Amino acid sequence: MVAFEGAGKRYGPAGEGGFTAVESVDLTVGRGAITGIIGRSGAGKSTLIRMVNGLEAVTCGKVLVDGVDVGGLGEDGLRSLRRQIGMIFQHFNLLSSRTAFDNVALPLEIAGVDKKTIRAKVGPLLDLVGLGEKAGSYPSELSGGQKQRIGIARALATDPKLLLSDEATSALDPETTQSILELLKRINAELGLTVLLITHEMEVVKTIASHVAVIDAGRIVESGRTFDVYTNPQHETTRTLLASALKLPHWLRSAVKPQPAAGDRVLVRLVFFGDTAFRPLTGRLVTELGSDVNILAGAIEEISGEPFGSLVVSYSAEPDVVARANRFYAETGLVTEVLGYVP
Ligand SMILES: Nc1ncnc2c1ncn2[C@@H]1O[C@H](COP(=O)(O)OP(=O)(O)OP(=O)(O)O)[C@@H](O)[C@H]1O
Repeated sequence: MVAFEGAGKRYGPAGEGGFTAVESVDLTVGRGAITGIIGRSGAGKSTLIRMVNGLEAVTCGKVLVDGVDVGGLGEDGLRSLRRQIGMIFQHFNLLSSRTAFDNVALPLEIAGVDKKTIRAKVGPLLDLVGLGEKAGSYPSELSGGQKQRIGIARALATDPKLLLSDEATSALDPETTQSILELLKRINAELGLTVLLITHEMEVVKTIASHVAVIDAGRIVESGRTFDVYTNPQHETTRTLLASALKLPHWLRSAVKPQPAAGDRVLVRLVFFGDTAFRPLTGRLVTELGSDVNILAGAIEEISGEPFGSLVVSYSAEPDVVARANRFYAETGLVTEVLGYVP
């Protein structure tokens, strides 16, 4: 549906004085899927997503939407492309002087749709997002979650085939975030709408995205099925994002250090899924190490209906113990991740 082909964006002049925000991105966004792009602040997420609907012009490579090169479109072409691509924003971007109904109607008015058709279209959209009762309310009379629902209804007004979500839940509390993510999931399933979202929160990706790409300093450093990336992260940036999403007890989180001091223990996340979920590996780890293993945290989670378990353990950081552990992981195929060191 969307293909980035060596796509990049440089702000300002070429050479000195300019800044490369996105560099040579190759990425495919599958039709009908929910794909997440995750990265830290300033990684280039907003720039990347805005390249899809031409809000930012690429300065190298191409972005193709359904095979059409966005960079090659003129004014008219861009206008028609934007009717096929809805977008929602962190701060909702509703017009405060317009009611919920009139905000949703706006893209249709701009497209020159007649009043009768607009009336027939907006009511069901407000119902779809659960706000049929709020048609006459102004944004100032709505909660954050309700404003985002209006934003979603407005984004759907022109029957787009692609929805871009720019940190749509970042300004919302966790419960409201969940309800908005549920709504996006439902819209994706019911309308077959392709969703491309950017976020700095792994929890968002884990909750709704079947595929994920991790962006760091303008480059995609890792991408794939969310389950694979989450259970077996390959890049340091992904690991850091995951570690901050891991529900470690507070005392443990504050004790973790990146480098060991004398006598420290290594803190490791063991991931169990597929074959390894059914074998008694934790008991064997203790035997193999010949050293005590502390179990400090654990959880069973699910991504796209696939369950996996995480167990956070610590053991001596002595080189021979660590070597025995690594040998055991290699032999058994157990996926592990070193989270740091604890006293
Ligand atoms: N118009 C601009 N001119 C110059 N530099 C820009 C411009 N817009 C963004 N940048 C720079 O490009 C980099 C990427 O910005 P971008 O907004 O895409 O990142 P982001 O991952 O979305 O970050 P955040 O989550 O903080 O919004 C940043 O270093 C930013 O300062």
